[in-house]
Amino acid sequence: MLPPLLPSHPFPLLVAFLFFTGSLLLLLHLKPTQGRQKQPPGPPAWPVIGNLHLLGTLPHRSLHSLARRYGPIMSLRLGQVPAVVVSSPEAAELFLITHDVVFASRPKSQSSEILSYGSKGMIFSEYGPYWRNMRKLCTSHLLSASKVDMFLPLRREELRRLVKSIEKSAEAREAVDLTEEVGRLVEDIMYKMIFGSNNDGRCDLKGLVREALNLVGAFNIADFVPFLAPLDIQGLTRRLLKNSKKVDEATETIIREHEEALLVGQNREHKDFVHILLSCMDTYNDQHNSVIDRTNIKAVLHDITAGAFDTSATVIMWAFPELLRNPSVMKKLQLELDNQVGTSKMVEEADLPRLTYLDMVVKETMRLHPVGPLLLPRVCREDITINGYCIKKNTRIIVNAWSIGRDPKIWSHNVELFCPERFLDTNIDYRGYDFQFLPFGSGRRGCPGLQLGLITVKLILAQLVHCFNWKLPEGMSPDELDMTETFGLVVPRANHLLALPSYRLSIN
Ligand code: HEM
Repeated sequence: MLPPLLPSHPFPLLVAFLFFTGSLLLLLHLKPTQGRQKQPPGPPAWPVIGNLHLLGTLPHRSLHSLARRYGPIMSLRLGQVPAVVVSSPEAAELFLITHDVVFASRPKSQSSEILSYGSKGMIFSEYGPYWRNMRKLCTSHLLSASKVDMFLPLRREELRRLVKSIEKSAEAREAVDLTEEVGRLVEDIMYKMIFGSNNDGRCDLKGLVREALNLVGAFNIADFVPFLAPLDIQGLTRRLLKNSKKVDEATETIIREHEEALLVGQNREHKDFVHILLSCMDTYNDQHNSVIDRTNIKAVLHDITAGAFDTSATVIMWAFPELLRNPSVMKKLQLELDNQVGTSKMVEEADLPRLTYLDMVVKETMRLHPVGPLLLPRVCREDITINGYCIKKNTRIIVNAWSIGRDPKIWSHNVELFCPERFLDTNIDYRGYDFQFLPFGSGRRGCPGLQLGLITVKLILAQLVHCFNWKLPEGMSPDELDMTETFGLVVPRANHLLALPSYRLSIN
């Protein structure tokens, strides 16, 4: 029996041998490749919705909890959109600086396409020569240190007006709605700086801008499940189109008025942003010979307004309740102001560089309550491998600055405590060079309004704390202060803060 079988035996044996070694070689060969192709870990995704159901109403908090389980570089699928969430300083450095150029674009969204004339502004435009041009225009003509200084008298005048009105409330022993007052003050300052006159009763551009900001901040299913976009289930597309038409008409009216004023030779002492941009129109050339036209101007105006309106007020309105909950910090800050400014004088912008404790209070506020806890989304421009994980082109990148600000490895175990002293004797800067602290983002897409935003926050906070003592309305203890957040383009406190002022300076 054996001999007849013999001739046939070597063949299957050879096949088996070849199959075995072949598979081994393939495995050995594939292993490193698979390593390179490895996706970052993340929760399993459902069909259609992916991981959207895991985001909850406060996504920065949900993503923080998920990152504890899956790690600082985590994969998600938001509807049909692949995403990577970054939640440690080391990982943030890799994405925002080491490979900055790969992640320097923003994802397209329906709201930015509609409201920014096809992403023609700066915030949501794709990385490339157009964005560079717009960014250069904004940083050198609108947001440079000299331009920020130019509007100092406007900030001083508007803030003095608010102090006067709070003095009246103090005399009448009335509580002040700080959220309302600070919000209106910042809005007025920014509006006048951008559009000039505040007389917008005829077109209510402020109201329209506010609605536009709400629409941009809303979760839009069309951005994540594109095949549902034509159904407009949430009615957002209709509202966006209606709002953008009205905003466009109102902006046109304001631009026309500026042009007419220029024609009849009315030269304003302090130019606003519309004036400055009009003077750049048709003349602004760079190495790409691009010219700024009317649509570019409108898109930039809308983007700057979006960046300027809510951000500074939100920081101030997180700092205030923290100061009320921590009376010793409030006392220390008032003591610094008394020593550095004096009780017979109001705070001036020139005082700000000497106010080092104020700086620590602002930093600690931004660590615990970053205005943009997830910064602004970036998008991956090409396939790349980071830390052994393959990240595909068009993946959305979300940096969880809120989570990084609560990392106990960096900030010790009292991360939830409001403790400005943790910034004492550190070189931690606002500009995003220190990846444990990213209130203005980092890298080439970092915030260009940093200087204006910081001056606005520090000046208003210092003035209100210097001019008044603050108490919570009758019967309310600081521990009862509601610190609930509400998620949107920025993350403010959900409820208004009311407090009783008493005047504390020795001047009227
Ligand atoms: C305290 C106030 C402010 C805070 C905390 C803040 C925060 C931020 C953050 C976190 C980003 C995203 C950065 C990134 O992706 O890395 C950003 C971008 C931006 N901010 Fe601000 N911002 C503030 C004030 C302002 C002001 C006053 C303006 C304009 C007048 C402004 C205009 C912008 C613009 C245009 C961008 C987009 C930049 C780009 O994509 O190239 N911001 N800001």
